[in-house]
Amino acid sequence: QDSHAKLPNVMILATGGTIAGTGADSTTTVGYTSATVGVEKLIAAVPELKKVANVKGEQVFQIASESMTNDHWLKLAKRVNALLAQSDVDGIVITHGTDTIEETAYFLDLTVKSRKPVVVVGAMRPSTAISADGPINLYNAVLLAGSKDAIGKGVLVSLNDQINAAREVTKTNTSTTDTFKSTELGMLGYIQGNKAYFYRQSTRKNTVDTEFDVSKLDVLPQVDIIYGYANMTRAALDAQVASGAKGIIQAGVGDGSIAAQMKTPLVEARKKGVIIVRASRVGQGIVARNGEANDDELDFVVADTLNAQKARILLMLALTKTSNTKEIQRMFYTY
Ligand SMILES: NC(=O)CC[C@H](N)C(=O)O
Repeated sequence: QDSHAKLPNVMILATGGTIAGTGADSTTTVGYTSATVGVEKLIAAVPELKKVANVKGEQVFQIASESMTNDHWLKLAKRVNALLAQSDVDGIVITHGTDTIEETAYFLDLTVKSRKPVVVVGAMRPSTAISADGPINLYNAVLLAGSKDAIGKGVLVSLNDQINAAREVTKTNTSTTDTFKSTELGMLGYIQGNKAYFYRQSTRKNTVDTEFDVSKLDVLPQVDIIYGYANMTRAALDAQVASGAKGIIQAGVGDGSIAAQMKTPLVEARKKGVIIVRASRVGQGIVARNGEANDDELDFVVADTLNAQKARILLMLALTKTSNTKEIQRMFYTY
């Protein structure tokens, strides 16, 4: 493939998902198989990519993203950092299943050590479907990763012509193509007419401005999530603590409230050294420190506006640096 001096060099790292999925026929939009099409075929399906970047592909994994693990994240972050350190790489696109795209994006947002654009992209319809969204999403992602305007914006998630920040974006619908939203905090911009338009930026630190470094890590601390509901029991919490959890995220009801019967088990877990973070199952809003629980007295941490799955990521990385709850709370107000 010729490389054009004026075009940016964008590396596509493929990990699987629906964007690389195939179905029985063109009307199969559920019940297809994820992660079957290789990166070279994904690139070949969108010849328009050549107009906006010199693209190269690398197949890093070939999985459905519900099977993403800490191990995959460490490998991916190290590969992204190695590539972005090269002067001949201007930006990276990661093709990914949509189920955990927000988690991988936030993990990279906290661990990539470069201001060069990193765009995580997926699709809701498999590559074989009528009006598959993969090709346009991939085209937009490559355009974005090669765009000067995307430099220093942190890790981005782009589908459906919209640009979202890794920290805020979440999957809001099981199956529609407009599923990714930053809810109340708002998207960063759009991609339209072969151009990325940015309107806002997160005030939270990311990439080169974080204190996290995974370059020498092979494993992350075990952090698990318990879900709040009426008539909640301590069974899941106790099992997680017994299995070695160093941190627990409570995706509590409302403002991260703690059910009466859960206070003693959580206090017992904390006394064993487990870090307790109060998040919310609601999906929007701040979990107020010393609001629904006396966090100062209980020595708990609040997740601020992070959803439980992202709070889990920040707590894992925080625990690689400290187990001091004041420090961990500072991190939840910083990232
Ligand atoms: N739309 C999708 O990408 C979902 C497919 C699959 N469950 C995954 O996340 O990889």
